[in-house]
Amino acid sequence: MATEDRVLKSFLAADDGAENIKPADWKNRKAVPLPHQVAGHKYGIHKVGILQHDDGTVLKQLQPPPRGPCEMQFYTQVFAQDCTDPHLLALQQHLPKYYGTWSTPDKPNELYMKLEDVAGRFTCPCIMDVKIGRKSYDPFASQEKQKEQIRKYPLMEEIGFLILGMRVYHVASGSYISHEQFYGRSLTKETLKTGLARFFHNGVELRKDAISVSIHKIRNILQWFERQKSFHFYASSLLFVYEGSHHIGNAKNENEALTGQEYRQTEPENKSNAHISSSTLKSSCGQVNFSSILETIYNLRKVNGFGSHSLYHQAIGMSADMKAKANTVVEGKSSNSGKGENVEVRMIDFAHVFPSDSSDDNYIYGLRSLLFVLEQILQE
Ligand SMILES: Nc1ncnc2c1ncn2[C@@H]1O[C@H](COP(=O)(O)OP(=O)(O)OP(=O)(O)O)[C@@H](O)[C@H]1O
Ligand SMILES: O=P(O)(O)O[C@@H]1[C@H](O)[C@H](O)[C@@H](OP(=O)(O)O)[C@H](OP(=O)(O)O)[C@H]1O
Repeated sequence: MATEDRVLKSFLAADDGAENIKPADWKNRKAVPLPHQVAGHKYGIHKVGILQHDDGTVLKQLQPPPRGPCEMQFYTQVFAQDCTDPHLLALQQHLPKYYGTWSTPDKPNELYMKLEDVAGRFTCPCIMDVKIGRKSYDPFASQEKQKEQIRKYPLMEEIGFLILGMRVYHVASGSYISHEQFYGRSLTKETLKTGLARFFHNGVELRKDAISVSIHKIRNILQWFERQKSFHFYASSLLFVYEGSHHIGNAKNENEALTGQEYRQTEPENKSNAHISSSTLKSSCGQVNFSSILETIYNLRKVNGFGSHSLYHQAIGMSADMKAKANTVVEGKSSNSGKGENVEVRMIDFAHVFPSDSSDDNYIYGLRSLLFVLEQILQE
């Protein structure tokens, strides 16, 4: 049985004991495990996971408290209809749209957040999830959790970001190459640039157009962070998507591309992660007030400052130096080709967002460092 089928079957079995549902019946279901998920908790492996509703939206199940309620509170606040806070209004464009909560009639307490599918409008979406920041644990994490997160990627402190997963459409073979979390963790300062560049290489050429637009979008996010002091984001990600079917010359045809077999490259470690193949499943508040929980957390915590670091300074300096050059490329591309529409960079995963009264240096460091590496890739 293909992995996709196994994951679906295990999801359905956990859901209603329907072990004997035939694959043909699955498409009649309202929601199935998100076919193009590249990282995070997955159905069939973890207790919670991400689904795709048959209207094309993404359903993210609330994680156990405090994570799930924290994330829902954040989305609710940013997308509140009566929101007048200019920072929050400006933030909306950088997040998937939030459509409130969702649940099934038989399990009304099992809440999902209904979100825009950032990859939904793409034909052959190339997707990458990058965790941002030097610390991938929040100030309330236990010693054990801190150690575990540091153990997974000790370089995070210096590099400031971590590739959690990606899939890239290769035009010549008409298939997706995927990398799971061990790929990002295997990257060192020496191999980081090549490792990140892989996301933008379609097997035939480096998609500099997609890199340019991504840089432009990250700069806009950075600008937002430089202006706000209300939140600190830990273990949050940027989700990158670009259209892989651009220059699809060598692929046999688009339909084949959509259903193309997916390959996985050898990973340094091989854990039992689900590998979900590409799918043709494409599309087209309830309110719980957790502010008081967050306020309590806020009052209890005292966020430590983040020390300076060589890469940080290097990144700031280089980023400024390269800004003029890269700007030219971005503006040149987007002004006449409209390729910005074929690229998305959105912030996701807000299970560890905290109110604050200082700038989020942890996240800003990560963004600058990521920009620095992307600018280097573009210059070469
Ligand atoms: N709005 C979205 N549109 C498209 N894909 C999404 C969206 N939200 C999440 N995903 C997919 O699901 C993956 C995991 O998302 P997310 O980080 O929110 O989950 P998580 O389980 O909280 O992750 P983690 O285990 O790292 O905390 C992403 O890498 C992406 O592939
Ligand atoms: O990449 P992996 O190996 O799957 O590691 C997980 C990843 O770092 C998640 O971001 C983290 O959830 P949070 O970001 O919410 O902390 C999770 O913590 P958990 O084990 O405590 O769920 C880790 O296990």
